Amino acid sequence: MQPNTESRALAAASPFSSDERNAVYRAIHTRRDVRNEFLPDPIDPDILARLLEAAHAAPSVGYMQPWNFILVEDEANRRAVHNLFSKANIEAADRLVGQQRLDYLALKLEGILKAPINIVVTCDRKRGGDFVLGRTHNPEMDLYSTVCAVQNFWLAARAEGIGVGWVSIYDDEALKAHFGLPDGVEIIAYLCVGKVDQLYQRPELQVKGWRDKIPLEKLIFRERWPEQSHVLGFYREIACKNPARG
Ligand SMILES: Cc1cc2c(cc1C)N(C[C@H](O)[C@H](O)[C@H](O)COP(=O)(O)O)c1[nH]c(=O)[nH]c(=O)c1N2
Repeated sequence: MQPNTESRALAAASPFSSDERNAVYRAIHTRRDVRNEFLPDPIDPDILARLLEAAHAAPSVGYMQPWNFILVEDEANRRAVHNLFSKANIEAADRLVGQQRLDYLALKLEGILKAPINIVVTCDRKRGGDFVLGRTHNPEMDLYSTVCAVQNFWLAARAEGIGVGWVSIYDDEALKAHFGLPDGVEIIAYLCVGKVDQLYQRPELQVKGWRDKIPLEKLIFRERWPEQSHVLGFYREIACKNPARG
């Protein structure tokens, strides 16, 4: 907190070179959720360490760093999680009827057994103690911080040729009990992680006709939420110039 230390701690914030920028945008736009494309090969421990360091570099409310990462490789352990997924997946399907139910059931929505490693990303809601800067009025900010860690992991994984699939189809209490989580620790993400040599060029759910991409210009408002929904041409030109947009 000393002013001198603070100025010495600063470094130049020059823009990246165009190659570096392109690499960042390439990771962002070609990152995919992976379900079925995992190769069985183990992940190089150095790569896994880099991915976890990337996750641990995420922003967090009041610098709380509320995350933990449970590495799950044991097949029996993954099979138990897969059973929880299967139960929840049928429950989800049973909320749909007719063709929509069949379309849902035709989707592959996890790679729990195919991926060589699964990672449970948790949020320890008590980590910061009684006062966490930035969280007083919005206590859920620790959960959002942990999501930032997941996204860092996912993008870094894309750059390393590692696929990541986020699975959220499970009974939360059952999964918490399975991993023995103490009170106050929540599961934020269950990730399937492994090498890939192919990825969908566009989101698989889009390719398979489950849901379309929403044009960016429909999502940008000016100054306030509009009373009537309307489309601004604000970013259309920029969006068209970016060939990475799917
Ligand atoms: C919080 C959360 C939870 C889930 C997901 C994502 C996120 C952010 N996604 C992946 C999701 O379907 C995917 O991100 C979108 O379809 C967009 O595709 P790409 O990620 O661009 O490939 C996901 N996918 C899946 O097959 N099973 C799942 O249970 C989930 N759960």
